[in-house]
Amino acid sequence: MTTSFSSLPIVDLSVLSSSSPCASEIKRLSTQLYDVFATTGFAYLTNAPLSSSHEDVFQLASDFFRMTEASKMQLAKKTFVKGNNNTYRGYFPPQLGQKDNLKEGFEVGPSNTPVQTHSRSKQKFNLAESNVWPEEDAFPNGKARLEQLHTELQSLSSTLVSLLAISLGKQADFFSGYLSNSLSTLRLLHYPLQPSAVERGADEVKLCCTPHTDSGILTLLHQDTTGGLEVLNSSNEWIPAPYVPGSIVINIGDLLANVSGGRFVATMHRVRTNGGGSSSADGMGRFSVPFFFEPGEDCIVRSIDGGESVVYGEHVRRKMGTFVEFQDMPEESVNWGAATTIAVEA
Ligand SMILES: O=C(O)CCC(=O)C(=O)O
Ligand SMILES: [Fe+2]
Repeated sequence: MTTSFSSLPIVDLSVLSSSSPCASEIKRLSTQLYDVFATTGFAYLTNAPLSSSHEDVFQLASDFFRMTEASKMQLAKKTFVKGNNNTYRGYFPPQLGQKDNLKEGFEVGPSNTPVQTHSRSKQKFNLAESNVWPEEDAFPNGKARLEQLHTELQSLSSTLVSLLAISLGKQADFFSGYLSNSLSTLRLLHYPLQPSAVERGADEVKLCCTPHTDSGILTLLHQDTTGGLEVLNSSNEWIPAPYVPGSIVINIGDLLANVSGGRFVATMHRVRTNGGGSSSADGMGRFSVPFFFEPGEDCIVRSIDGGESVVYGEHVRRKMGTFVEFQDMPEESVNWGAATTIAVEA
C-alpha cells in the first residue's frame, strides 16, 4: 500500500559516480531507496551515471519513429506481420482499435543474446531471441546508440538492486542471480498526438496508457517534457509526475514487491494525453523510453521471507497475455497502410 503522497521524492545518485564511495554514503542511499519503495514506489533519480543526455535519448526515439511506416513494419513482431520471425523483440505499431492505449514502440534486448534454453517450436514467444535492427542508413548509428544505452541502464539497475538488497538486510550480491542471461528490455515509445479536450468537445480524462503496475523488477524511465505521467496514491488521487530536468523516473514492478515480502510497493500509474508540458517531439505527441530490468528466463524468483517461487520466464509469459502489444490481431482489423506490402505469409 502506498502513502497519500502529493509529489514524488528526488533521489540524488551523485555518489555512484565517485570512484570510491564511502560505506556510510552507500548505506544512506540504500536507506533512501528503501523509504521510496516502502512509500511512493516511485521517485525521480538525478545525477544518474549515464553517458547519454536526455537530448541524446529523445533524439534516438525521434530518429526511430520518424522512419517510414514501411521501414518500421519490416521490424514488426510476428503478431503483426506473419512473415516476420521475431516474436518478442522489435516494433509494435499503434493499436488503432485501442481507445486509451494508442502507442507504437520498439523493443530491444541485450546485445549479447541470452542463452536459449527453451525450444522455439514449443513457445509462441521466444524471449531469448536476437534483436532486429533497421537498415543503418534509415537509422544512422541507431543500433550502437541503443546498445550503449541498454548496457548502461543494465549496469545502473544492477547497482540499484545491490542497494535494495542491502536495504533489505541482505548482502549486496543477494540478487546477483538476476543478472545471468538477463532479459532486460529497452523500449522506445511514441504516443501520437491526440485532439485536446476542447477539440474533442469533452472534458473527460483521455489516456494514452491505461492504469497498470509494471510486472517485473525495476523500471527506469526517461520521459520527455510533454507530461502526462500520473501515479496513484493511497487516497486514490492521481498525482502528476511531470518531467524534472535531468532526471529519470524509477519504479518497481509486482515481482520485486513480492520479493520484498510486501515491504515495497508496485504503484499504479497511467499516462494521460495532453499532459500540460511542451512536447519535445515537435508536434508528434509524447516520447518515453522505459527500461525494464529483468532476470533470465530460468531465474527462480522468491520472496526474501521464503515461500513459493516463480520461474521468471513463466511469469512473463503469463503477463504477456494481458498486454495489448502481444495480442493476436485478426488480419482484417489491421490497417497497415503502405506497410501491407511487406507482410509475407509464412
Ligand atoms: O510512457 C510513460 O511515461 C510510461 C510508460 C509505462 O508506464 C510503461 O511502459 O510501463
Ligand atoms: Fe509502466
